[in-house]
Formats: sequence, C-alpha cells, structure tokens
Amino acid sequence: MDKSFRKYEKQKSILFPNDGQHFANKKANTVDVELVPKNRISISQLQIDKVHIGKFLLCRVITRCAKSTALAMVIEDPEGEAEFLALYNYIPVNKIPPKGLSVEQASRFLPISTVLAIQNPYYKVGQDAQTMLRSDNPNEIVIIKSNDKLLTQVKWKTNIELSKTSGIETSKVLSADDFRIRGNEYFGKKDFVSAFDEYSHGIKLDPQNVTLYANRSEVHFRLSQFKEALDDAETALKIDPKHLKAAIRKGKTLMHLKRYAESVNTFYTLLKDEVTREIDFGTKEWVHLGGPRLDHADYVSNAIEIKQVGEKGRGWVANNDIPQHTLLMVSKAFEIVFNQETRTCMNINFSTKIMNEATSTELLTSIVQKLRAEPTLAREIYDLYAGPESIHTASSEKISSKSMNVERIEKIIFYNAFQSEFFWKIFNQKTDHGCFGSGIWIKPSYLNHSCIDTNVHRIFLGDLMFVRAQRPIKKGEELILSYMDPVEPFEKRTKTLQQFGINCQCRLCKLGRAESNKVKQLRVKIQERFDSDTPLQFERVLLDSLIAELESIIEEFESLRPKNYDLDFSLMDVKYALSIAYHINGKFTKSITILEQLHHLAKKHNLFHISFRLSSLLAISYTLTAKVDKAKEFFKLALHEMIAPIIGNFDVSDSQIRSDVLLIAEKLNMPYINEAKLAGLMELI
Ligand SMILES: C[S@@+](CC[C@H](N)C(=O)[O-])C[C@H]1O[C@@H](n2cnc3c(N)ncnc32)[C@H](O)[C@@H]1O
Repeated sequence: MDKSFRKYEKQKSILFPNDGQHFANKKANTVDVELVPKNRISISQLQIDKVHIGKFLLCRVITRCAKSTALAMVIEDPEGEAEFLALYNYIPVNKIPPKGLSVEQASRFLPISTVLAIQNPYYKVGQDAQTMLRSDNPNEIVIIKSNDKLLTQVKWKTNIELSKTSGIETSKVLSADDFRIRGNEYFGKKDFVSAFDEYSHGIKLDPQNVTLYANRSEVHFRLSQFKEALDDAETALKIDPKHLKAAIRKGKTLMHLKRYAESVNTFYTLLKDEVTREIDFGTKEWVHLGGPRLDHADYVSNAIEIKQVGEKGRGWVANNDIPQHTLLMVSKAFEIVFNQETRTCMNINFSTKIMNEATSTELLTSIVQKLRAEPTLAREIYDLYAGPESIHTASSEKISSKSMNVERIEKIIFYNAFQSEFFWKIFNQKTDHGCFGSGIWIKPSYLNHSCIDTNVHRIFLGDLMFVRAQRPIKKGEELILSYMDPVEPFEKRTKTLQQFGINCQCRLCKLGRAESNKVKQLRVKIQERFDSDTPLQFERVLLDSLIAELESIIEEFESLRPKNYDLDFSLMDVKYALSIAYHINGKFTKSITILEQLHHLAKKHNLFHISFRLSSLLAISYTLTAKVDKAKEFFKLALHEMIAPIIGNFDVSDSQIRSDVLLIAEKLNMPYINEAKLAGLMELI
C-alpha cells in the first residue's frame, strides 16, 4: 500500500524545480553577422570562454557526426586548424528515430565537407579539458554553398574521402519508385529524416510524382515542419486535385498552422466529394487514438481576459460571473516533450554542473527548432514572462526570422513550463506508466499562482491542457492556479516559488511563516518520517505500534499548534496513514472519522484530485459498515468530484449521463471502482 497521498496525488509543480537552468548560453545579445571577409575569424584567433560577437568562423566539416545531447563533429578552417564543434538544439526529438541516431544518420544532418559559417562563435573548454566550439542557436549556423564568393580564395587542407559522406550516391541507379519504397521503409521505422531524403531524391528524378509529394508532406508533418508539409500537399494537389491523402494532409497541416477556417474548408470539400464519403477512414490517423499529441484547436472563453494585475505582472481576469466547472481554456501545447520520447534520463550541463531533466533540455531544442521552421510563431512565445530583467523588453524586441534568442527561450521555459501528467489508458500506449511531459502552453502561462484559495484548476489529456473554474468566480476576480500542491511542505513550496520570484501571500504560506521554531522542527520531522525510505508498517503484527506512533505525532503537533482544520495540510499524510491503519485493523468508525475530516479539508479547498479518492474510500468503508445510504452518497460524490473537473457539471440522476460518467470513471481507473461494483454501488446510484 502506498504510504501517503503524495504517491498518487502529486500534481507536480509547474516548472522545473532546479535552480538556474541556464545551460552554457552566454549569448544574451547575439547578432546576425554579415558574412563578409572583414568579419571572419579563424580558429587560432579565438579566445577561450568568449563569445565573439559580430564575427563568424568559416569552416568545413571533416569528420562524421555523432549525436549525444549535441551534434558533435570536427571542423577545419581555411587556415588548416581543426577543432571540435558541438551544436546544441540542432536536432529535435522528433527527428530522432526511436532507436537513436547512428553516426550514419547523424551525419546526414551535416555531411562531411559541408561548409559552415558559425556566427558569433563561442569558444570554451569542454568537460574533458579539451577546447571546443559550442553553439546553442541553430540559426547561427549558416550552410555555405560551394559557389559562394566567400570560398573563392579558400583551399581546404584536409584530404577527405567524399565517397564516404552519405549513402545517396546510388541515386544514379535507383528509380523514383525505388526511392518511394525506401522512403516508406524509413517512414515505417519512424526515421523521418531518412524518409525525407529518400522521397526528395525520388522527386528530383520524377518531379511530377504525386505520391512522393504526398508522402513527403506527411514526413514534414511528423517533423512539425507544417509550412513545408503544406507546400508538399499543395504541390501534390496541383498534380492531382483528387489526391485524397494530400487533401487530408493539407487540412490537418492548416489546422496546425492555426489556419482553422481554411482547414475546415478543406475538410468540407472532402466531405462533399462522393468518393471520400464512401471511404471508411477508421480511427487510425484521427484524433484520440493517435495521442498523445491531439489534433485540436485552442479555445479561450470570452468570459476572461488578460490584464495587468499589479506586482504579479499580467494575469487572467474574469470579465463576467463564471459558474463552477465552466471550461475556460483548452490549450494545445505550443511544444511538449514526453518523457518516453527522450533517450536520456538526465542531462548534466558541465559548465553549470546543473542537472536538467532531459525533457526540459529537449523542450528547449524543440522550441528552437519550431521557431526556425515557423518564425511567425516567435511573438507568442517571446511575449511570455522571461524573468524580472527581461520583463519590459518583450513587445519592443524586434523579431526577425533569422534572429533567435535561445537564452530568452531558456528563461521562458524556466518560468512558464508546466509538467503534464495523466494516467488515463485511452491512447494506444505501450507502457502503463501514464504519460508525463514538459511543455509550454501559451494562454495558461498567464495564470498566476497561489498555494490555496485558487479558483481554477488544470487537467491534461495528451498535449491538451483544460482549465476549468474550480468554484464560482465573480466578475473582476483574477483567475488563480496553484503551481504547487499545497500538500507539499511549506519549506519546499517556499524554496521552489522563490526561484520564480514569488513570495506567496496565501493563508497557508502566511501560517507557515508565523509558526514557532518548535512547530517548524516537528513538521520537518514528520516530513522526514514520511519521505524516508522506510515504509510505514501496515502489517497486522506491527499495526498497533504504527497506530500509536501516528496518534502521538498528531497529538504532539496539535498541542503545539492550535487545531486548524481549515489549513491542516501538514497532517494530511499522517492522518491518511492513520485512517488506513485503522481500516486494516477493522476500526472502521475511527477510520471514517479521519477520512471525513480529510475529505472536508480537500473539498473546502476544491482539491478534487484528493477529495475524489477520499470519497471513494469512504464509500467502501461505509459499505463495510453496512451504511448503504452513506456509501451511495459518497460514491456519487466521488464520481462527481472526479469527472466534473473533466467534463463540467452534470446531474448523476440523469441515467444517460450516469452511464457515460461510469464509463469514463472506468477508463480513468477510478480508485476502488471494482470494489464499488462488487458492493453493487453502481446499481444503487
Ligand atoms: C507563468 S508566469 C505568470 C504570468 C506572469 N504574471 C506574466 O506577466 O506573464 C509566472 C510569473 O508570474 C509571477 N507570479 C505568479 N504568481 C505570483 C504571485 N502569487 N506573486 C507574485 N508573482 C507571481 C512571477 O513573476 C512568476 O515567475
């Protein structure tokens, strides 16, 4: 049995709790460098630990590439000096097939002999005490064509065997259809970059091949290169206006480009077509089964708007009275990286010695790549809060398609990223572990924090975040979300919130600050007991001593601090454990008394994610004590507390709704649902 709520209930804090996430990026003011000889710098002129602003390094790739966190290779400059080069954020997660990138595959990104201009080169000593060049901003890496004026005087020194650079020399003997087949094979293995190469070679041989364009459109789509996906789909449709897959890809790509009206038109035109209507699309490519990334438009209720809210900066404010459970936002992640998509668990930045969750590193790369592909999206991300020093620069900052402020994006991730989690078994997931990820959701990023007394809550489904009113909200009230679970101890909450510049003024934090040292120490002791690796002993023989220990902790704590049921979060774990111990010991009445107390607290604070579990357990406890009416009441309550935050308010006495709700509850693995079934509670409500 899990020892505390937290095992299940933790709605992890938004944001990443590590301090100072800023990797090795020292380039606050990168500039777009004019690639003219006077700005060129050579390797021997580079200074260690310096960003050479306004300069560029002309160089040529002379080895194959390897991809770990960065894409790494050796380059030479026209003077014949060689150096290591590490390119961060160059390859996003979705360009990497599930098995990782082989040297062969990694080298396709920058084949041997590719000539580069590295703008604003940054020279440093790497973790292995070797010097190296590092770039975090892929927009600063410019590929130079062989006929570029810059190369007229250049004679490269290293003799490299070009035949080994890639596997594409066979193109002379392959037909367009061969390339299509090879592309499809790569596509099947989710190696989209290789599939792209194959289809592109095919297109060179047969520029009118509609299938190749349609297929490449899908590859672009999978790589989140929506503009290119649209171009290819449209080219395919020019060649064959009736090409069904190309039309579908056009529709869904338009949707991802947020060109919703055109997307709808495309799909309506398809629906009007008789041939299309007769085709059974199945559900494969479509919406929910395809998760966790879902095809869905953003939605924001017109009862809310963003305003200045004093020292907190901007925030969402109700411009009308809003009933409880009203849906306020459905936000699709601007970008999200799911844990199962990352190949490494942790990533250490050796320059700062800070460990980052792999997903947050990948998130930076994915956002950088997304902005490279779609520079028009830069405004909505750059407008997000990026820390106290950059607060006033956002709107005035010039955003050109070439410039990219990686450091700013890094900070934006730090201050705005949410960690999503859901355990619903609705997608065809291979694992049962649920779905966790880190992402940026633009509109919800404007919600400010309070540990308690919040009025909105969030839930995730795939890459969608749903924000609903937790309680009725009055016109003029600011919408407040909790970044952290109030069940987390005061010290931990304070430490995390401080990193984000938040000195929380909620009642719970005020109580925490006002506590005497004795109470603080006891609270820390309780915390340690519950965080320790020693599990609570729920075995029957040890139960009595466990009960005595828990009862004495509660008594001691309550003698030091007056009973404060309204804010009694510090005792939640202890009391929950005690109720379980009583339950196992057959002392149902005692167990129920505590559970009801806890339920009251959770309900009072609209902590539905806790209260529905407590009411389910109460329903079962009442069944065991033969109090059927109470069991029924709590089971109904549990259903409402669990499902209303997801689908909105409903009346469980409506039989149609009830059956839908029970179905959802089963899908979502409602706790104790099997016990409820056995006890016949389903029929009773
Ligand atoms: C995700 S953003 C929220 C939107 C932000 N207020 C803005 O103007 O874009 C998080 C930042 O908002 C501010 N913030 C949020 N809640 C706050 C609070 N309770 N007190 C003070 N500042 C808060 C902090 O600067 C925090 O780092």
